[in-house]
Amino acid sequence: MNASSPSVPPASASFHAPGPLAGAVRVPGDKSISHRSLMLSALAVGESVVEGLLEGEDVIATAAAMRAMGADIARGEDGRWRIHGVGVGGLLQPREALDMGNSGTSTRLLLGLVASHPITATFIGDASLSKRPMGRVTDPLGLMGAEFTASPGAGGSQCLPLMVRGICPAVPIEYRLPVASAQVKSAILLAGLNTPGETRVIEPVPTRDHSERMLRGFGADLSVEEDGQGARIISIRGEAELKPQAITVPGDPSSAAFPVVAALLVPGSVVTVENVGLNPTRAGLYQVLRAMGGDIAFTNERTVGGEPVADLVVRHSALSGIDVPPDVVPSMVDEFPVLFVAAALARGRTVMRGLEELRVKESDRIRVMAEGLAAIGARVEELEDGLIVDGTGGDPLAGGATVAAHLDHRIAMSFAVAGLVARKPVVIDDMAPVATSFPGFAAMLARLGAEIRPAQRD
Ligand SMILES: O=C(O)C1=C[C@@H](OP(=O)(O)O)[C@@H](O)[C@H](O)C1
Ligand SMILES: C=C(OP(=O)(O)O)C(=O)O
Repeated sequence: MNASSPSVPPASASFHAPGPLAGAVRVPGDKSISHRSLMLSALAVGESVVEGLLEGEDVIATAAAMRAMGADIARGEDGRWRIHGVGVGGLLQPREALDMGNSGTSTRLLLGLVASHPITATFIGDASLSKRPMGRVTDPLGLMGAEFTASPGAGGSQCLPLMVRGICPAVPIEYRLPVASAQVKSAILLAGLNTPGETRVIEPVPTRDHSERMLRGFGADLSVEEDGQGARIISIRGEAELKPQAITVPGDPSSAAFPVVAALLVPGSVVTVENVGLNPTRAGLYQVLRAMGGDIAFTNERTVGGEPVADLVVRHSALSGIDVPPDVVPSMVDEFPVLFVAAALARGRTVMRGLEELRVKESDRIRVMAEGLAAIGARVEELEDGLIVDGTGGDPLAGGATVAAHLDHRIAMSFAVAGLVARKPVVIDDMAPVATSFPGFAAMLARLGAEIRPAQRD
């Protein structure tokens, strides 16, 4: 570690591996589960306690919004969060606009919650979030009776700032998801919580199921059926009373992806990443890396907070390119940027398709990764729905370029990993977005033996 403290990485920096990475680390709590823990606790009657909450900016935005709508949320000195909820139907009118920062999950899920309450709220966010499409949630929530005034975005999409006027009682709907999105599914289920009758979501392609698991855990009347053709039909009966819970949040597999890929790529590395959530709807990356020849052992398998968890022991491996099956995409949708980096070092070609959704994340992750990887010497071909990468067979990348993070934490962290296996520095122009999901990222890599160098300024 040079000049600056690892816990506060410089705004612009490059990451280096002077030798093998070694040691055992933990990653912060799962972001999806952390958001839902706060939202559902804020709707329960009584005190919920959450341990292992991700204290990243996205989750803090959710906490602030739930406070603004009446919940009492406090972090104890023991690191546990205590939440006193207002009860389903009890959300209060926020006095000011709800600032969602960079967080798509906070925005879309909270739009669902507000939609079936008799309150009006305005949602605002940063430059990245303000470009992301909200029509995917305002369409179904509009069918339930909520009204929206959105800002116009590219191609006629509905964007932030956005005002929602909720309605109570809302109208239950049956809705078939046009995109594979856990955020859209969750927004409708959360609106359904305070809607009389049964609200149904049909999901042709399964996506992360934390909302279903947690809603049930809090006592909601929710059932899941299969339709025989692979679709899941999720039904929630509204006007439930949620019971407060004690929740332990497992480590985030999307954050663990970075030390895991780093260990696979840096020669001689042996790294343990402890306490990683391995819900099957989230764990696609680990299957894919193993299929590429990655030596990843799952040890100490157990259940934490109702989710499967293991410690991952990862050894440097010679990876081979594969065709990644498109049906695995929803179970690793946030992990593609770092998989692109792994593919850039593999032997042969890796083909990744079915990734259209990556274009509407915090940045256009296909375009931004293709440009950055090409700038540091990787051979990539951008497709409308994916990326083809011809890897080096384990040789380091050239490096020697500055890449732009575009307000996207996963882009910044992916290029940090790429820098560990490049001959010349890979400078990331802005590491600040990492604080949205992984505030201790630089410190974690430093503990494993990486060096973080502040970028030279002219
Ligand atoms: O529901 C969630 O917690 C999330 C769902 C995914 O988004 P989509 O539903 O838009 O795919 C994912 O990319 C995001 O990081 C978190
Ligand atoms: C897409 C992501 O998050 P969100 O949609 O919540 O901004 C992510 O964390 O990669």
